[in-house]
Amino acid sequence: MSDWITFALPKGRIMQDSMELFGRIGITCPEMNEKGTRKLVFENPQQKFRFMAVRATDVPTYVEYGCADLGVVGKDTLLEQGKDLYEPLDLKFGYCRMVVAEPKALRGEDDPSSWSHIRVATKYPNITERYFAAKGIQVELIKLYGSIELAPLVGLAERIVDLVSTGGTLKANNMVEVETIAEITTRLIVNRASLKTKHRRISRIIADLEAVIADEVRISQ
Ligand SMILES: Nc1ncnc2c1ncn2[C@@H]1O[C@H](COP(=O)(O)OP(=O)(O)OP(=O)(O)O)[C@@H](O)[C@H]1O
Ligand SMILES: O=P(O)(O)OC[C@H]1O[C@H](OP(=O)(O)OP(=O)(O)O)[C@H](O)[C@@H]1O
Repeated sequence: MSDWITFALPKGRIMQDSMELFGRIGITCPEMNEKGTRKLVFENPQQKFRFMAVRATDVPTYVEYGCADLGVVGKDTLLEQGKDLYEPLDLKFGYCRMVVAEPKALRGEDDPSSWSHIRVATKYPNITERYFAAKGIQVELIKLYGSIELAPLVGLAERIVDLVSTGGTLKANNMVEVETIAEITTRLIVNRASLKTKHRRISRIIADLEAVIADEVRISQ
């Protein structure tokens, strides 16, 4: 059986922080530093680590099917997809919030406690549906794949559910937060079979990451 460890990493904003964190526990991949490469799989043969660059929303799928032993992914994606994965660690980066937002102009006279039926545009239909169902609010969902803040500007939906970090996108589009649904950070996920078959290497990685993250939290306090 292969004793290589394969990681599924999201191509986007999480990639650099992930590799910096792995670098701190001695896991590196010089091949990934090649400028302008279109490669999707990178290897460190000395350390027997393989890294796959995939869409953020696809990370759980590669790990669930065992194509990757480990993955790095936002809690938003895990909450949305609800897959059966082991999630041993909060990596404590990629901080953002999932919020309900609406145009500033609507906010003035709007009272969220009086909502009974609303239309919401979002990349996260499952989270949105669960959130409003728990409040007894009927929601008409419009699934989008990006530029969510555009929806209220053009009358597609009055409200959105989306991620906010700096708040710059909401502000630039004259929108305000109404409610916070969840605090989001990046998580380490593990394929359940790999956890058994490659237990020694994987538990070492988890323990080393845990120690480095605990140190960082201590220093920042
Ligand atoms: N301001 C932010 N906006 C969106 N995601 C953020 C933000 N800050 C941190 N994140 C985290 O980064 C993760 C990856 O975001 P990224 O934009 O790279 O991928 P994506 O475009 O959402 O996914 P995909 O490429 O699959 O469509 C998110 O799932 C979230 O956990
Ligand atoms: O609070 P801020 O720091 O402005 O970040 C929030 C914005 O960033 C994300 O969009 P992203 O850049 O991923 O674009 P997309 O949703 O259009 O793909 C998110 O969907 C918000 O639009």
